[in-house]
Amino acid sequence: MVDKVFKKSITKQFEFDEEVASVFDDMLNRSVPFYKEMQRLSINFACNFLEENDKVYDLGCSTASTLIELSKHCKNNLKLIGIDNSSAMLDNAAKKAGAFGVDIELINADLHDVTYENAKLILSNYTLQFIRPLQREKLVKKIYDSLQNNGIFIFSEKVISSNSTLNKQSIDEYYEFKKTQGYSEFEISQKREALENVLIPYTEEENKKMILDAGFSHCETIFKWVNFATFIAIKK
Ligand SMILES: C[S@@+](CC[C@H](N)C(=O)[O-])C[C@H]1O[C@@H](n2cnc3c(N)ncnc32)[C@H](O)[C@@H]1O
Ligand SMILES: O=C(O)C(=O)C[C@]1(C(=O)O)C=C[C@@H](O)C=C1
Repeated sequence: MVDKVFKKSITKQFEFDEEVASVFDDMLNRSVPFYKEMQRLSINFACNFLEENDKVYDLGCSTASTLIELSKHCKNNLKLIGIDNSSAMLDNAAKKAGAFGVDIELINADLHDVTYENAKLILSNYTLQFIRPLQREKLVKKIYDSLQNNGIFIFSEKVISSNSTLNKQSIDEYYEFKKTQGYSEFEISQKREALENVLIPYTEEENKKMILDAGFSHCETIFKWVNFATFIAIKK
């Protein structure tokens, strides 16, 4: 279904509710530049590390598209676990996983309340940005502690620039991208307002510092388009 959520005047902050969940795949494809390419790269990098029966968690799995694609592309059998606290997203995830015949354990919970056990790979695309900064550092530490040695964490985030001129240019460039995807200026400004204080982006450097502070031995950007970046972190 086509995303028309912000065609009308907003009455509340952005939420992953039923209305958003019903159009989410279209929203993500049209709102995150190179979303499919970022997903393809995350999966290819992940598959190089994964072995038979490895445990994979997707934090903020939404409609489970990444886990479904991962299971299609990796040659190994994997134990796939998707976590999200939006029931509407998980209902869609369950339907999609069933339609594609992919076995995914879907957990409806807050990311802070789940114990991640013996994970080889933890994925989290465009989710940490929705976690309050103090909680975010704690969650990343928990992610580090839950990974096996040689485990990896792949995550994507909207990022800001510490240079105000470049930051403004990046935002302008991003809004031009949204226009090419068919969003009107009204929809763009409504969503911007709804996301205020809900989506809190860090700079690329702040993200890497948070990862290294948690204990990871290495963190690298594997993909970046203006203000959207994908990182891979390795636990030694
Ligand atoms: C932008 S979406 C993630 C997109 C998804 N990773 C993908 O690539 O298709 C963020 C997701 O994180 C979930 N989320 C946000 N905060 C959460 C929390 N504290 N606990 C669990 N899920 C959360 C939302 O419900 C939403 O589905
Ligand atoms: O920042 C924006 O305006 C966006 O639309 C980006 C973004 C994201 O990065 O997650 C925000 C909310 C939706 O989950 C889809 C895309």
